[in-house]
Amino acid sequence: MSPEDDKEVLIRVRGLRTQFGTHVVHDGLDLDVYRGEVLGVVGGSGTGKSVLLRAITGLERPAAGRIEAFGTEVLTASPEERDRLDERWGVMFQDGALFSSLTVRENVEVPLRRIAELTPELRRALADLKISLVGLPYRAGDAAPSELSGGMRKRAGLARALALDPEIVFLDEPTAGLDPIGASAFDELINTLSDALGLTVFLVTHDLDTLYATCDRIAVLAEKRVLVTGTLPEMLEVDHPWVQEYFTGPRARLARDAIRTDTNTEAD
Ligand SMILES: Nc1ncnc2c1ncn2[C@@H]1O[C@H](COP(=O)(O)OP(=O)(O)OP(=O)(O)O)[C@@H](O)[C@H]1O
Repeated sequence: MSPEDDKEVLIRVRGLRTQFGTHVVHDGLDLDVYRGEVLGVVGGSGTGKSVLLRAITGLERPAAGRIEAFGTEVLTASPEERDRLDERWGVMFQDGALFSSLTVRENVEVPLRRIAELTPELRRALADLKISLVGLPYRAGDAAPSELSGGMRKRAGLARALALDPEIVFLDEPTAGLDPIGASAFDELINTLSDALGLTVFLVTHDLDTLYATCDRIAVLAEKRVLVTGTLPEMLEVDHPWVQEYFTGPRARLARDAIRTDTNTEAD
């Protein structure tokens, strides 16, 4: 029995094919996402990490294949099933994708409007709770997205993704464009949410520091499919040029050493 056998699969992708015109992005892609894990999805530029995220969450129509989320077939879901899926996952896009004409609190309230029983006061209180959960100051709720720093906007996007207490969040490049301090603070936030809430995280990233700091497992996209999945130590053993270069190149060594130094310092 492999260690994966006793894990609950939240998302199961089989034989996925996506294409734009004649440009095939994925072909025969298989992937499982397990409950409670932080899964890092990596791959060279243009290998289809964001398209995969959009396909799983029903925002991109694949040419073929099956995508199952919480036991529901995403591609053939009825509008009611689709609504239920939207309540069980949250998506944070690269730039936060906030509505610029709404305050941060109003942005976080958008998904909460799906729940008809919520009074405006309760909706506001729940939004404020999510705003503080992601480490934003209380006053940020009244701000327009444009008044926030990039890092704060990303946190606001995460607060909105968490509005309905999802079981899984999809994060597209959450640390892209952040300075190193902001990026490591965001890594810590991912760890806190995953530990405290048992949240499953599907994390598209190029950021090696984030991989080392947060991920339980990695999925590498190459050759139009998930080439390999495994833990970081397992990645170091994979005999593939891109995987070798990515995980054992100079930047990877720096990231690995930085984490080791952190761990040793904590242990002192
Ligand atoms: N709406 C679209 N129309 C046409 N082509 C698209 C569309 N969306 C994505 N693509 C193409 O699909 C391929 C995969 O794109 P995707 O954004 O998923 O890559 P990625 O792995 O996330 O890249 P990066 O790491 O650079 O963000 C790219 O070649 C991209 O140009």
